[in-house]
Amino acid sequence: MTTRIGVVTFPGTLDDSDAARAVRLTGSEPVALWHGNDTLDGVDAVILPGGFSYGDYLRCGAIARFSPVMGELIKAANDGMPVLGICNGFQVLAEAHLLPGALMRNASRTFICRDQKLRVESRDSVWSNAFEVGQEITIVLKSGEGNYIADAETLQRLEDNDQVVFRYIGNPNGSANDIAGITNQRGNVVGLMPHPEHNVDPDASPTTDGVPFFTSLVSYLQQVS
Ligand SMILES: NC(=O)CC[C@H](N)C(=O)O
Repeated sequence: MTTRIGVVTFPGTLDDSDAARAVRLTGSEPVALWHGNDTLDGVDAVILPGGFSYGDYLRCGAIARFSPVMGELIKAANDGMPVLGICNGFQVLAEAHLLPGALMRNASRTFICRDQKLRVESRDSVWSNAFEVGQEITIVLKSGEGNYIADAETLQRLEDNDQVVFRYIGNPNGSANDIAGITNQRGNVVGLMPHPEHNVDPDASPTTDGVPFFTSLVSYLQQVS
């Protein structure tokens, strides 16, 4: 059966259509989820896409985190549903405490938009099992608040538990330990600042290094079904 992946739209979300397109191009079915609805429509997994939810007021993701859809999403994620937060989606997951730490203004205080090299650090998550550890990939980074921070104890726990999934090669924004993406302890919730959904189509992007994110999910769901 085709994997159904929900893509949430908040007011100010920008990358929901690219996320839905990436889901379709990689063989799954995208399901549009509206932030104001308190249902996940029976989907197998959810993507929180990038953008500027609620105009980035207060802090990026701080208002979106209280949207009705988030109540259901938090419950489902705690029950093991796969969730991928991309950029603003990562910020929402951090604000919702589904992932530890926070995203601050880039050290340069400027918005960064570029192709970014990353190293895959862990295959031990629902969204990264199709990569090899140590593999170098290039996907788009475009954010003003991508500077990952956590207290020393949390950083140590992330390192000890293999929860750092992607690290920047050439730290662009001041992130602690060069962290670009992390997972929760169970491995079902992943957040990262760069954008895999923009790197799936060889006609539209210089790499297709975003594809394994989506195929990782499909093979995980096949294994557990
Ligand atoms: N591309 C995005 O999702 C941007 C996220 C957020 N608005 C920031 O600038 O950091």
